[in-house]
Amino acid sequence: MIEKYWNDEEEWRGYHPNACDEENKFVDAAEGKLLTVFLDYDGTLAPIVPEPDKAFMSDEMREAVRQCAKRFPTAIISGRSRQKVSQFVKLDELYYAGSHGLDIAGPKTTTDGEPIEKKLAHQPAQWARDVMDRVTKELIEKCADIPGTNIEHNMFCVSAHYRAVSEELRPRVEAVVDEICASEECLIKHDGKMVWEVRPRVAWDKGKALSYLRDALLPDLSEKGFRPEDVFTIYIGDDVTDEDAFMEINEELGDHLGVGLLVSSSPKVSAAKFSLRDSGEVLRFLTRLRELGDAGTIKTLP
Ligand SMILES: O=P(O)(O)OC[C@H]1O[C@H](O[C@H]2O[C@H](CO)[C@@H](O)[C@H](O)[C@H]2O)[C@H](O)[C@@H](O)[C@@H]1O
Repeated sequence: MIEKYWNDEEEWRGYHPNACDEENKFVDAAEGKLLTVFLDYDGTLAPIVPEPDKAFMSDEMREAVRQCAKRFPTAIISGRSRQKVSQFVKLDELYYAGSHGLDIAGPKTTTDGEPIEKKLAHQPAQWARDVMDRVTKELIEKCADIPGTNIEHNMFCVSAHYRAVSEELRPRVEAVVDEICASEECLIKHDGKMVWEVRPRVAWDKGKALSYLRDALLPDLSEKGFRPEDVFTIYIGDDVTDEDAFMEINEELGDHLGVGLLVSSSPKVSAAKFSLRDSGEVLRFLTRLRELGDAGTIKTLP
């Protein structure tokens, strides 16, 4: 485990410069390259709210993402099911990876709204569909007497939310999740913001999904004249599961080909090179990307 490595917030921001306040540092890294933009949903495009079904994204944010996708290949990578996150985002021109990357699909349309025939699709844990149905049923039954628990079926992952559960009852939710994960070797427990998650035990995460999508994009970008070294990948996310994507960028690409941006209002151990305070700053940053693209500072799709 990585230890805390800062004394105060200012020192932390020295390690993770704010990409809005210190835009020049971001521009130094990305200048002259085409971006590929990967975005988490909850806590990044939409603020965290008590009820998962009400985590709506603002129209302003939707427009910023739409404008981003016109200029740079853009994907959403979320812990939600792909269907649910695409219903929140409502943009058919994006790539989506739901269930923490276990359910990937290419855009339904071009950025001009033309239908796309050749569809990209990848589900590395397809065997787990029925298992996750069973896990959902079991979690609902076993948590029925724990007031406030909310079980969310995310296709290849099941979330047991405990945000609305009283503090003294929260260990019971975790015990149910532990019991289920212990009963089948193919299952593994993960955590998130006030949520325990049951996932299939596979060597796949948001980082692997990012690499899969980046590799899938490169041939098309090559046809448009962009070599792999002309492409700069960014991933913006706020949660522990987003760290896999930050690490993938650090390990597979390196600072000259990509960076992670952590959304956090307070210092946190993170593999992200940059930071943004909240979804309001994510909006500001995406708007700046559009402006930097239009000014030619960073390259855009033809
Ligand atoms: O990868 P993400 O897109 O960030 O999804 C991660 C989880 O997000 C959702 O839960 C979180 O946000 C909720 C709405 O703000 C909040 O109520 C909850 O406490 C958070 O954990 C989503 O409901 C989960 O299924 C996702 O796995």
